[in-house]
Amino acid sequence: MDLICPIGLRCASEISSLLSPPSPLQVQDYYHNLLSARACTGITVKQDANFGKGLYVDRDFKEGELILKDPMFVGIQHSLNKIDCLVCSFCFRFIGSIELQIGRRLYMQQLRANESDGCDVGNSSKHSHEMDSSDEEESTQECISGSSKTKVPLPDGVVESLMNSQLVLPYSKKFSLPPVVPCPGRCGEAYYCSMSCAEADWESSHSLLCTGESSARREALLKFIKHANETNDIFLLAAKVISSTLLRYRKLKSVSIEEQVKHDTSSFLNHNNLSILLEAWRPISMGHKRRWWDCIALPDDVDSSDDASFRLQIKALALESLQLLKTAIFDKECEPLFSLEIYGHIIGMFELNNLDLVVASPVEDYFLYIDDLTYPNKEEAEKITQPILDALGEEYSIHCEGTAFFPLQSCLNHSCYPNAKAFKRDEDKDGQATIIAQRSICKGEEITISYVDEDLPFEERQASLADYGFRCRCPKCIEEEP
Ligand SMILES: C[S@@+](CC[C@H](N)C(=O)[O-])C[C@H]1O[C@@H](n2cnc3c(N)ncnc32)[C@H](O)[C@@H]1O
Repeated sequence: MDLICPIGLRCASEISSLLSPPSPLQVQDYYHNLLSARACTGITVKQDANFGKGLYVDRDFKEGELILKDPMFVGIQHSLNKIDCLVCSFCFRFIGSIELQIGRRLYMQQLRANESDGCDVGNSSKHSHEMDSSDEEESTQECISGSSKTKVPLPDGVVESLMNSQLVLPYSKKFSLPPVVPCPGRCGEAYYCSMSCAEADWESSHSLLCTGESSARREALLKFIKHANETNDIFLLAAKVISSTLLRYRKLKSVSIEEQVKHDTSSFLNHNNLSILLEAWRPISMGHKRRWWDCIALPDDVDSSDDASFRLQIKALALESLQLLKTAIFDKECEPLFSLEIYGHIIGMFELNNLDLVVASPVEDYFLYIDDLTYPNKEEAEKITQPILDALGEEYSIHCEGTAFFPLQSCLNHSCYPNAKAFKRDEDKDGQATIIAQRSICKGEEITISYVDEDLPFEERQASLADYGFRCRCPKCIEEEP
């Protein structure tokens, strides 16, 4: 089977320009501007012949100190996780109220149980960073524990009262959350914590991906989304990358035309479509990437003799998804973005980078607070909260989980003796990546994190890192190499 993508043949030279690595000067300028725009001090991005880009400190950091907070460039909440957590579709902060979070989760679980009449852990994602085999086991067990054997249903009407704010839980006001702002396109899929997040998402990608009634693309988009939810929700993230690039392209192009008209000169005629597209693509050009079907790790249950056919299947799946996306949002001026080569590289970028999105649930904090109360307040509160805990079961609180592209975190190289870690503190309530010094770091040192469990023996660490497509050459590995 040969998978031909006609756009790939037609736009070969544009695609090669998009995929050629940015020059050192472009890299330096891009990160200098990014760090200045974020008023992020104390760190720089440098390139090295062995490891590519890396983040360095230009002042000393103490153990436990915050090194940086990195807002994502694009991100998605996993499809299955949407059942458990209602979060802002732009910044991924929990929204509504503690009552709404709990009521909605119980309601969705009940719906799911009724619909599937049994266990269906779904296959929304086979992406290696999203759900490894142990997670899948947990999910299955959660589903088993989701049966009426371990969860005690609430009396009729309680779930509705939680969802429509008629039932107010004791002390829940101490855990107030931002209000729920629906998508302006009324798709019923995206919700926000504020109008500014709604507008920012609309401008960055949602205006092209919204499935609201008034969207001309609705049917085609729904088909694309259904396919992604049934196969791999990483395609939704790739669609966001393409949409955001398209929208940036249109904005840059209109600025360029305005300039031409204003100055009435030909000096801007050099701004042809390709140079504008390259500019719009710049943030993505910075990410380390390879084709998805070349870099995805062979799953444990696939024999190495089936390697080639596995990779062909992955490529065919990507083509299927791309064709659905193309039907929905194709733009002739940005045709190269709709080639399989570009689509494969975007997904490969997520495969190769360490890009989990996690936001802790306020529901956990709420129940811990109740548990810490003293007599008689605790006993009073628990008369109401205990039945709710019994209905939620052991996994009473689930974090928001997804995948994202963090422009600075994705520059962090791995070390098996890292000096920093991605770690959310109590105050980190949104989807930004947070990097903390794990020990003191001296001015000039490279910041490194561990992509895997650094306490594993040498060979196991190398095997885990093979999933990220490289053999580790950190000082600890060089020393331990047999
Ligand atoms: C998330 S990226 C880190 C940023 C990357 N250096 C860049 O230029 O964009 C991960 C890639 O960096 C390289 N890398 C990171 N840590 C490494 C290490 N300890 N040994 C060898 N290569 C490493 C590998 O090519 C890996 O696939």
